[in-house]
Amino acid sequence: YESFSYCKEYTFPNNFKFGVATAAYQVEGAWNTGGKGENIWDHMTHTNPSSILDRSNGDIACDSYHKIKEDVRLLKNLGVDFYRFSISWSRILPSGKTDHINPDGIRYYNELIDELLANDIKPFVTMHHYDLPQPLQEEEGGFLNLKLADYFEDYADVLYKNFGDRVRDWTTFNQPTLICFLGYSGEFIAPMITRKDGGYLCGHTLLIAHAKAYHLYNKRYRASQKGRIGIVQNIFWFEPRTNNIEDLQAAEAANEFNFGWFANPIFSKEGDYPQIMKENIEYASKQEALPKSRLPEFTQEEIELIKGSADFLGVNHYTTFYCSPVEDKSIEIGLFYIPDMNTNCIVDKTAEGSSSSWLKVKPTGFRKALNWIKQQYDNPEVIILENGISDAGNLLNDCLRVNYYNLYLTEMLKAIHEDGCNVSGYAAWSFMDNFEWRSGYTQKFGLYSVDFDDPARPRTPKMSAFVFKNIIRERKINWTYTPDGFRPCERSKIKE
Ligand SMILES: O=S(=O)(O)CCCN1CCN(CCO[C@@H]2O[C@H](CO)[C@@H](O)[C@H](O)[C@H]2O)CC1
Repeated sequence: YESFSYCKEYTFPNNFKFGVATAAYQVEGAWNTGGKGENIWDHMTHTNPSSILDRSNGDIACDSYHKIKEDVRLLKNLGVDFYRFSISWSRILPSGKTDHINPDGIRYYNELIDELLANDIKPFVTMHHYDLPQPLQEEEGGFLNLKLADYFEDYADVLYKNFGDRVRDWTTFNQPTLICFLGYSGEFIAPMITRKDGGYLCGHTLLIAHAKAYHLYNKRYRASQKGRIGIVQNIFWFEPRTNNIEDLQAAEAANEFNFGWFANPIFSKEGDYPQIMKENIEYASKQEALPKSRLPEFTQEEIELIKGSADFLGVNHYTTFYCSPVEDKSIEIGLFYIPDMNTNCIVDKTAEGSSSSWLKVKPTGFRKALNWIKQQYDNPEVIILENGISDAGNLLNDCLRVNYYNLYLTEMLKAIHEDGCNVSGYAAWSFMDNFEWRSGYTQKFGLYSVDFDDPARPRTPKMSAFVFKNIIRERKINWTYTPDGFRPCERSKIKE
């Protein structure tokens, strides 16, 4: 796939849907308004402000909680078919449990959903996007505790009951690999627990929680609401650093541990965790003379419950990493260094990059990742629910982002038209600049710029907003398009 054949003009399939994406904690603000409960990001940013690069938090963020009409107007202007947002569990269930359903939470999301539908935009809802209610973490141990699967099922029931008559597109969890690997096995995101088995215990709970929410929908809601349930996995594409067999094996292990961890139990024919995960973790656990593997085991009944428990596969993609075996001490430890998967993956430092050290512009990785998914899981329906790039901010003439979208969408169109990948939709990350987790407001991913120094949080369209709007309207990539008032972009330095 190395060639960049721009000669062929690909258009988007007729029924292909476009959207933009955000997440509750990153845009809503109103962190304690209207009876909302505290979540783990409220707690972490308030009790440990130095955990955030600029010591900021999501107390106000983009203040989207107070800007429903304004934001839906901007979405309408972009011409999107759907808006992917997440619901704050703590705004609906302040304690995390159904002892108290917060009426203002129901009101807020009803208003947002109704305003979207009044403007012919489909709500595409993520139930959990990193923002677990703090009491569930503090009193129950968070996702380390299998009981969270029952609390999640109860939460999903409240969502289906209150919004399912108008919301037809649901995803349960956003990026379970990162929730678990970065939150429970590494100090990257809240709750910043570091246990060698933390990620695996978390993953076990999430898969059972997801399956419970899926089967609840089948039992009680699907017949009347006729919607669909998915899950969102982030695929960093992992390449071998060189073509020697050890690197090839390291890259394959990384793809299985990063993506297969949650995709295999749900989308593969055999179900259950990927074989390589079970073997590697069993071996590593034996090396440490542990009584049993750090990776929990599903019963046959659980394997059957989880297998096939999704109607589509939500995929987030940003960039590509290059992998070698852990033993190869010639390279520094990368962001993805998972001893159990015996691989160490780094970015290509020579590639065009962004303000996020982990994000390099490697478009062909997107096409390869989509082909790997097609081949691994028998070409499931894929909806891209995040893709985008950050810059240091306040860049209205954002050529890095314009080039990134043109390059990545071109590779996605090749995967669709040349490779037969079953991709039915695409959402850009992100609708607007927002709270970028531990990087605070130092990394901006938005098509719209947000002025966080202005209490009104004004939104200003960047050039990429006009380019994305034009792609939706023309249904093809137009490298020559330059919106009024902006300087033309030089084609990206990426070889063509
Ligand atoms: O910062 S550190 O280097 O110490 C640790 C890495 C933090 N990761 C980086 C990768 N990012 C990608 C997928 O995460 C997605 O991508 C977007 C951009 O990150 C987020 O805004 C979305 O919420 C998330 O769904 C998740 C957070």
